[in-house]
Amino acid sequence: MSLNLRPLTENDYPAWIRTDEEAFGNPIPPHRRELFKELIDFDRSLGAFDGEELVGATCICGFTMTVPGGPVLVAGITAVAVLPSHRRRGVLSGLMTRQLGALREQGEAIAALYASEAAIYGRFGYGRASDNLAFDIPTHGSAFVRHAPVDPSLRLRVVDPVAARSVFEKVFEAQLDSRPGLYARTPARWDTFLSDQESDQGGAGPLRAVVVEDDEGPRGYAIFRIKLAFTTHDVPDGELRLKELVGLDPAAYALLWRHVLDRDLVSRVRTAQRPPDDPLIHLLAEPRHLNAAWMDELWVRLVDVERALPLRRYSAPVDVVIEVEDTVCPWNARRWRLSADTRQARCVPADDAEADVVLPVSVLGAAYLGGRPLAAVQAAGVVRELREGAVRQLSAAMSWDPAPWCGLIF
Ligand SMILES: CC(=O)SCCNC(=O)CCNC(=O)[C@H](O)C(C)(C)COP(=O)(O)OP(=O)(O)OC[C@H]1O[C@@H](n2cnc3c(N)ncnc32)[C@H](O)[C@@H]1OP(=O)(O)O
Repeated sequence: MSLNLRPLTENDYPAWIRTDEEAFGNPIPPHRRELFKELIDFDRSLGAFDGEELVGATCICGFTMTVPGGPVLVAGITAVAVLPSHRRRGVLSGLMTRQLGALREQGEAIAALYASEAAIYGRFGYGRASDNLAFDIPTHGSAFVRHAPVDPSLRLRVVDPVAARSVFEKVFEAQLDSRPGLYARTPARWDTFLSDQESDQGGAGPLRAVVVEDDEGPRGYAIFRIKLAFTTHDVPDGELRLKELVGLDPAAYALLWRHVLDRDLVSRVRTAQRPPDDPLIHLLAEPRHLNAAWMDELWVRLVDVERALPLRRYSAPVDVVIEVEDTVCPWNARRWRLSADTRQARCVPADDAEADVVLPVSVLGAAYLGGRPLAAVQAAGVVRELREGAVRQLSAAMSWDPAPWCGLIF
């Protein structure tokens, strides 16, 4: 099969929709089609054509993402799809390789994505950089610990989720730099986030929201749906599906959770996207009732190791020579000396030096946001240590508190 790879244009949009819908086996509702156009950088999206037919595509949405130390530009890779008639013939491999080369030429140092399946992207140098927790909490098991914070100056207000958008934006922006993995939301991103007002989401109703505030202004919000239900004996058995909950301080955070856990007629609270170090773990007197499930979230790719490593800050001083293995982006495959204190970092070629650590580029991507200690990766045999103590030193320097977490699929 001979493939022609080229950027997508507006004219390719109907063909792109067909490819995406066929690959995912899922229709894109008309309003979502329009919104999606606003989210992606069309000129950086890539299509694979078999003759005239679009058979594969990968799109990019650029944004700033918080990494340890502050915000950096990241290429968000999204809507990767190959037509079922053309799967497992190397279309994705061609697209990924071309895309990474183009990103480097565009000066991008870092790419990130959410994977539909965890097995897909490691071969292209992406590493699992953050995790999600899903909770399924029976409200009867949701009592808080006795010292849970309470602030009498806080008030709770029921709001319309569309009308309260500017409040959400203000609160969200105030916490944006608090955690690696969070990314700045454009107006189009907020449009999309608040767009699913349909009441047919698995029988749940439309979006609802509450805000907590004091005399100074808003301090948090929760956005959710409620699926009302009763048992055969008419006992209330509703389910609250939490979409997002942000609290700017412990008391606001605790009040929001107390609210969603105490809604009348609700017997369960479910949510699929919470951080792996969610403070709720420490608020519940019986955290077993979280019924937590764990899965991969962001996958990070260092497109350009030399530029990416100094863009973040480090938790401890480090001076190591890292031999990076990278068959997809050969410009990364060499020895690099990373030297950093807690304020600044340098990364320079060091081909004449002895390597202290040898690792695949995916491991650096996984550790980049600070949530992947290297000892376990070393124990799995994926990282090799050639100077005693070098892995521990690199791991301590790259670790970051709080844990990375993104929270919103892009
Ligand atoms: C960021 C995102 O958008 S995530 C969304 C990804 N898209 C989807 O899940 C939609 C449905 N699936 C698809 O469109 C396609 O099957 C894709 C994009 C996952 C794979 O595209 P293909 O063109 O079939 O991949 P390609 O043929 O290049 O495969 C490259 C390698 O990856 C492997 N691979 C591809 N898909 C998968 C998978 N889902 N699970 C495990 N391995 C996979 C192939 O076996 C192949 O391995 P090899 O090099 O050892 O032979």
